[in-house]
Order: sequence, then C-alpha cells, then structure tokens
Amino acid sequence: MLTMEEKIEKTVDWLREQVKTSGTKGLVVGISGGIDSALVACLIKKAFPDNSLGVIMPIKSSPKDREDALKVVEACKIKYLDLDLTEVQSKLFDIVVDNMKEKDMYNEDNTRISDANLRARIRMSTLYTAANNLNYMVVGTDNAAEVHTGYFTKYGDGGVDILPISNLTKREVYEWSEVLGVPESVLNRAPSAGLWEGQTDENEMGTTYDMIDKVVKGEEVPEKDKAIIDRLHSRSEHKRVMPPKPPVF
Ligand SMILES: Nc1ncnc2c1ncn2[C@@H]1O[C@H](COP(=O)(O)OP(=O)(O)OC[C@H]2O[C@@H]([n+]3cccc(C(=O)O)c3)[C@H](O)[C@@H]2O)[C@@H](O)[C@H]1O
Ligand SMILES: Nc1ncnc2c1ncn2[C@@H]1O[C@H](COP(=O)(O)OP(=O)(O)OP(=O)(O)O)[C@@H](O)[C@H]1O
Ligand SMILES: [Mg+2]
Repeated sequence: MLTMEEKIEKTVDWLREQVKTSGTKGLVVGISGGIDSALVACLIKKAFPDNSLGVIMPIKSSPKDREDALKVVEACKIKYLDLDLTEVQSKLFDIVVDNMKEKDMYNEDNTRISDANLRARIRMSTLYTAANNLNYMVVGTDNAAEVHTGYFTKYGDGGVDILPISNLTKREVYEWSEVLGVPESVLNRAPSAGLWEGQTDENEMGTTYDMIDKVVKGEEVPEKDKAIIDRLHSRSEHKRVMPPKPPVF
C-alpha cells in the first residue's frame, strides 16, 4: 500500500510520461480558485517546473474566484495568464440568443444553463489556443465523483487531453491539496462551478460529495442519495463515451 506522498510522486511521474509519449512539451490548466484546479496546478508545476501554465479566466465571476486563483498561482509558483473573457462570452451568447429570438425559437427556461455551459466551452477553447501555440496538452480537473455523476460540461471543462485526478475521491483531493500547500482560503471554500450567482455543487446535485465518494468506493449510502446519484450517473453516460454512430450500412 503506497503512502499519499508516494501516490503524488507516481502521479507526477505519470504526467511526465504522458507528455513524453504524446510528443508534446508541457501542460496547461485553467485555474478557477477552486480546489480541483489548485491541486492540478500544483501537480503539473511539480512535473514541469518550466513547461507548465495556469490560465485564470473570469467570466462574470465573483472577484473572490480570481483572488483565490492568484493565491494558488503564488503558492505553487506556476506561470500564468490572467484573461477576462466576460465580454467575449457575452457577445457570443447574445448573438445566438438574438438570432434565435428573431426566428421565434428561443426557450427562455434554458437561458441559465446554456449561458453557464458556454462559459465552460469558451474556457476550453481558450486553453486549447494556448496549448496549440506552446505544443502543450490541456489538463482536466475532474475527480472521480464528478466523472461518476457527469458533473461537468460536455466539451467544456470535460474537453481535455488527460485527467490526472480522475481516480481521486473529493476527500482525497482535499488530502492531497493540503500536503501540496494549497492555500487555506481555497481549502475552505464550498465547491462551486461558479456558473451562476450562489451556485454550489452540492445544492445543485441535491446530494453531498461524501455520499458520491462512498458510491464511487462501492459503499452503502441512504436510499434517497443512491437514487439521486444513480440518476445523475445514468443520465450522463453519453459524456463518458465516444459519440454514437450508425452501423456500417
Ligand atoms: N443521451 C444523450 N446522448 C448524447 N448526447 C446527449 C444526450 N443527452 C444530452 N446530450 C447532449 O449533452 C448536452 C447536455 O450536456 P451539457 O452540455 O454538459 O449540459 P448539462 O449536463 O445539462 O449541464 C452541465 C452540468 O455540469 C455542471 N458543471 C458544469 C461545468 C463545471 C462544473 C463544475 O463542477 O465546475 C459543473 C453544471 O452546473 C451542470 O449541472 C445536451 O445539450 C446534448 O447536446
Ligand atoms: N474562472 C475560471 N478560470 C479558469 N478556469 C476555470 C474557471 N472556472 C472554471 N475553470 C476550470 O473549470 C474546471 C472545473 O471547475 P470545478 O468547479 O469543477 O473545479 P474547481 O473550481 O477547480 O474546484 P471546486 O470543486 O472546488 O469548485 C476548473 O477546475 C478549472 O480548470
Ligand atoms: Mg469551482
């Protein structure tokens, strides 16, 4: 049984191996001010002190997100870009909405979710722009609980090249982060996608990361939580597989 420190070292080795076998030169990640990206930023900086990059990308975000993201950058001493994408995202969103409204096909009820997911997809496009330019790979921040529930935007924060922490439960993300010196204010925040005012992961999903972690580990949870988690899991199956195609006719 490996210690946590040994597992961290093995993950850092794995990152180096991924870059080597892919023929790329380094790694880039979006830094949100949340715990998952803080951990990934620390890991990629450890693996590639000179060839790692963090990108902070506020989109109508709370100033606290950016402040915490800057604390992460400072703590792990990773090179970074600080890009406010609010205007870009708003403009693209408005173009689509205005044209749909003109054709009387716009569904007001889905405004919040489509605006939210466009934020994640604009960030993905931004990360790939930097990655293409530097010949880096884009690193995802999904943990095992998020992968299991599909709690990510398809081709948004889910649009990445490698997923170094996707075997970790949310609790393990906290444990590794503490060992790697992630700042207190990041460790103490409620996990949030930050996609709308006041959003927290646990409120939106209707269950807790403790419960999802248990299900991921094959442990028992109350019926009510099991039902929610199973539904999130089956509803998001399409996000974990290649797009379906017809048989060869
Ligand atoms: N059965 C199926 N087979 C193939 N494709 C299917 C499909 N059902 C929907 N789709 C497609 O998938 C789309 C819906 O998926 P998607 O666009 O991802 O949207 P959706 O799953 O509705 O929303 C994303 C969820 O992830 C959360 N999120 C996003 C980003 C970051 C974080 C975070 O923790 O930071 C959390 C967000 O709060 C929200 O609850 C549909 O519009 C459709 O295009
Ligand atoms: N404002 C942002 N700037 C840069 N990247 C972002 C921003 N918001 C989201 N992201 C990217 O999207 C990923 C998914 O967000 P998610 O909320 O799941 O992770 P997190 O914010 O790192 O952790 P937490 O679960 O504590 O909120 C982030 O890890 C980050 O890579
Ligand atoms: Mg977050």
